[in-house]
Amino acid sequence: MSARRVVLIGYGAIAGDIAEALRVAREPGYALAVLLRPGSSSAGRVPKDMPILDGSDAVAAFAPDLVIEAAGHGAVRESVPACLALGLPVLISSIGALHDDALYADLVAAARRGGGRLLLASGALGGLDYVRAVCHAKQLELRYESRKPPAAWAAELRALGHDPAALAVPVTLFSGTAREAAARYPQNLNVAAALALAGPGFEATGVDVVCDPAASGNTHVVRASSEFGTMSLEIANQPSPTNPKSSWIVAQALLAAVDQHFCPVVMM
Ligand SMILES: NC(=O)C1=CN([C@@H]2O[C@H](COP(=O)(O)OP(=O)(O)OC[C@H]3O[C@@H](n4cnc5c(N)ncnc54)[C@H](OP(=O)(O)O)[C@@H]3O)[C@@H](O)[C@H]2O)C=CC1
Ligand SMILES: O=C([O-])CC(=O)C(=O)O
Repeated sequence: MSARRVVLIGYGAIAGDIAEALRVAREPGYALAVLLRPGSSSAGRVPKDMPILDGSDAVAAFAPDLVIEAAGHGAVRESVPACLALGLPVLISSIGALHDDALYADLVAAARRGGGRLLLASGALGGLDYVRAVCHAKQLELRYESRKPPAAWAAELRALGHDPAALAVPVTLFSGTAREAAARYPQNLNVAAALALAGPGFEATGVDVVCDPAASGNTHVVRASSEFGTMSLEIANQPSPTNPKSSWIVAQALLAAVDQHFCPVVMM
């Protein structure tokens, strides 16, 4: 069997961890390339033996078996439609970009046209299987809370007049719908979008965003109730050592999705 060919979009905290793991994977192994935007400051971090691609023609020439986006909402808008139109499966982490209905429709249309497939990662969250199972419940109520330490919200806290290093009590940054949360916080609320898409949609998924100096990591709480029962889930993730906004586990979740993608046995 020949090596599996994977294109990573972006080369930051998450993509770097993925590349590190795939580069040492056992037979048949992985051949990796990285798609970056022109003039990207990340180019210097990409290992010398990994080609840097500059657009969809270069992606097509590399002929990947899978594309993985770990770059942000902009990359979903700029690069993912062309990959789908090329007929490629594209695993995205920046699911919050799909709060934009027009972009979502464009991605679906590109996938249908080209034969590609948009794969949504569970990322920092769990329990999406349960939420998918209850998504048609008549009495479904779904609420998500993100609670992260000040390091994850430094710029936002400063904009509100708080000193992140001196925050003594929790600050609720937002309460509202998953659509608004995903739009307002592109780097921190992708999991809210994943939950909304697994469940009752962007308007019917409630979200609270709290910055808490006592938070035990990047914590995520999901509560669902319906005629089928209740679910309560709490995850306390270690922040990524290189980006405190992102949980360290996200790359592992994407790697698990890569395994599923190439495995003849799939857990649904
Ligand atoms: N679903 C989930 O659970 C989670 C999803 N995420 C998503 O993953 C993204 C990446 O997270 P993380 O690795 O921590 O972020 P980093 O900031 O560490 O890295 C982002 C990388 O993406 C590149 N990039 C940014 N914009 C583009 C673009 N338009 N096209 C190509 N490359 C681009 C950056 O390069 P440059 O040097 O050019 O800026 C950089 O290499 C987040 O922005 C978020 O959307 C994050 C955490 C959890
Ligand atoms: O990594 C996390 O804890 C969640 C996150 O940033 C996101 O959903 O975008």
